[in-house]
Amino acid sequence: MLERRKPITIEEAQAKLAALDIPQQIETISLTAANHRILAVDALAAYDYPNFRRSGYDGYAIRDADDHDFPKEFHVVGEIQAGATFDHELGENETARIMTGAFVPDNAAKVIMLEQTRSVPDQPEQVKIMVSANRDNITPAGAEFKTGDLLIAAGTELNPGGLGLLTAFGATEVQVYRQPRVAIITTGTELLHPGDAPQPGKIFNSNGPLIANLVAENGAIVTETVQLVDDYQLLQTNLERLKATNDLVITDGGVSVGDFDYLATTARDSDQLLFNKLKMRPGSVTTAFVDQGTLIIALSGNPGACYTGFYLFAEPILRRFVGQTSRCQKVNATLTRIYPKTNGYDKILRGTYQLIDGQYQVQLNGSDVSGDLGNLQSTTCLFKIPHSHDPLPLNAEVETWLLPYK
Ligand SMILES: Nc1nc2c(c(=O)[nH]1)N[C@H]1C(S)=C(S)[C@@H](COP(=O)(O)OP(=O)(O)OC[C@H]3O[C@@H](n4cnc5c(N)ncnc54)[C@H](O)[C@@H]3O)O[C@H]1N2
Ligand code: MOO
Repeated sequence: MLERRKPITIEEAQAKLAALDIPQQIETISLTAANHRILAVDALAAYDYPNFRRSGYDGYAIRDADDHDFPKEFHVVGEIQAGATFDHELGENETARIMTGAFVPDNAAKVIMLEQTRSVPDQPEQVKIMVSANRDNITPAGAEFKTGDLLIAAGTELNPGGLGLLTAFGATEVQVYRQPRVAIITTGTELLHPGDAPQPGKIFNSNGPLIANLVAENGAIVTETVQLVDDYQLLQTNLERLKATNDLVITDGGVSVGDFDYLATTARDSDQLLFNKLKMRPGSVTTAFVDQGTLIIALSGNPGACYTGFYLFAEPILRRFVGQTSRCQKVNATLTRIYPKTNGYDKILRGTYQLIDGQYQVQLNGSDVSGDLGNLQSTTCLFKIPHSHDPLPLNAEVETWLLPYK
């Protein structure tokens, strides 16, 4: 018998997912593996930076007491390479040759740039300083950071610049949020494997890589991508196995009312069905349930619906595992082209947008057909045409989600 499903709105479905308890876990990893990971605790300066007075130029270090009556000859009492220290005091008219980045003698007040000096013929231990300098050319200890200063706030996505900064303080490890482990199950007897010969009635499993790449680029680990023929037992066996070792399982296809839509049955029999019908197109059959403590998001098999469902429901959850909110920026945009169709359900369209004079403008990007995938590469936003008997007027404001990475 045909099962009646209770449709809920997109917002209600998102709220049900948002109400789930998603545990954030912290792990310590090597700094070398931390690019794009989310910092879990504030990173603080372990000491003043720089932690010694540092020369900004190649030149000669002199005392304040000798900083007058140029040109004048100085006696060169040493050479300080970057990385070396210098532990004796400069005396009257004594100088030390110093390199950029090197430790400045404690009683030196200035570094005179090499260009302002001349060698003294036949006297290699003498140098003639022609003029003084306006600035001292010395970076004081603690100039950039004092011990305890905030380097990078918790919740920041680390990038090469940030990792350089942490390395400058001698860090080798960093505390980050653990990435969620996500398994993907695509279902359908019609699905071919890469390299198979095309056959009538069969299609290549494009949603497998689509979901895997979306999951990975949103900071999660794809542990496994499984492709199954429509077989109830096979689905159960794989789901059991993957639920046990993953934080989230994303399935694709088989959630509608067809004879082989086994995921629909599995969802109905689960510990907690969150939703299995949305007042939304495409992807009205998008489903979510919790079973044995693991969340399963069942996306529609239609590629357009699969893509939309991922961003509306899966992406925000993936971000929560690492203490973040969705990367999709929600804005109101002006509809620049009439969308003539009407629908009893809210319609989420794949679009493109421009920002003109501070106002977002949006339009349908090619197709609105849920089984079409030709526009996925060039889609930069999703936007909502609310359910209505009448088309929206031109320039109506529509709720829009700007997609990341575009
Ligand atoms: N009698 C009804 N039939 C359908 C209804 C309905 O309410 N009553 N809903 C329709 C809507 S709307 C949608 S959306 C689809 C959803 O179906 P499923 O999510 O169960 O997906 P499938 O039936 O398995 O496949 C739909 C479509 O997508 C293709 N597909 C499946 N997997 C992949 C993949 N990995 N890569 C690429 N393409 C895939 C599949 O071949 C089908 O063409 O149900 C409608 N039917
Ligand atoms: O809900 Mo479906 O994706 O419109 O064809």
